[in-house]
Amino acid sequence: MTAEHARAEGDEAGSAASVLDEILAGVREDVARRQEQVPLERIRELAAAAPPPLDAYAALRRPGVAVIAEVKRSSPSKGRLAEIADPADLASEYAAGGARAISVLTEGRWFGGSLDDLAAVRAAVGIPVLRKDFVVSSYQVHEARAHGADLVLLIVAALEQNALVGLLERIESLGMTALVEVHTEEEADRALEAGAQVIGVNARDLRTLEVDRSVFERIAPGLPSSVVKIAESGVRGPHDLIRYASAGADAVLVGEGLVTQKSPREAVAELVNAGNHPATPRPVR
Ligand SMILES: O=P(O)(O)OC[C@@H](O)[C@@H](O)c1c[nH]c2ccccc12
Repeated sequence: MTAEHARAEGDEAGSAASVLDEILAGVREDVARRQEQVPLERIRELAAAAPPPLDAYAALRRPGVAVIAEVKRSSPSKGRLAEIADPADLASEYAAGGARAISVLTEGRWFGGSLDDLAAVRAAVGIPVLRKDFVVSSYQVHEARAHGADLVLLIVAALEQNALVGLLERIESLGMTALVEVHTEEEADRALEAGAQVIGVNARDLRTLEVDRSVFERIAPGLPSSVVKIAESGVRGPHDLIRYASAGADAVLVGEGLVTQKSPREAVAELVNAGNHPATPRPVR
């Protein structure tokens, strides 16, 4: 059963815990279990010993609309999306198609990902790699670095402001870039207040899983030009990329629209070509 079905059959609107709350509860359990196996001091050492991170901010600021291609097996809204036997191979195909960065879901229960996927992708490509997870503790930030991440997702809706600020500083102190995800104007204000340089506007509401592509158009114009603006979710093909670019997107983050394609490499290349086309609007800086 998918989360959407569970919710449809569940309590009346408002009384049930949101999907995000359910995911976060599982994530906290999983982090506690991993930390028993590999203590914080050890994961810190592994993070310090990893090859230095790549400059994701610079990569995403280069001309043309950047495509961040995601390794995504499952989602809470749709269940299984794709059998991805070899995440490293998929990431190599994405890179060959012109992806500017790779996003790797590392959450296991709902998205079918793992830190092994992250490490495998890191070893396979020479472009920035994002740890896409529900990061709520600095342990997870060190884990990300230890497995080769250059970027770490922070979801504003999942974090109190002081936790957001602390995790963002931790990410930057390890030389990585934080991708701070928002879904409302209030969350965007909190992201800016925390000092986010890279902001992702998720068209999907993580509490209800509904997708509304107009959210980016509402929020992006209020972000300063120094901030890298990423449109997340709902990109089915070049027309959605062009729509997001017209609203000021520096980059799009695409999962389902790529993993379900026969040739993920060609699907990325089509998006990249649309993003480089002279008629596609450029962000004004
Ligand atoms: O599969 P899509 O609609 O292209 O979406 C990709 C990405 O935006 C989505 O996976 C995502 C955005 N923010 C997240 C936070 C956690 C987990 C997943 C996500």
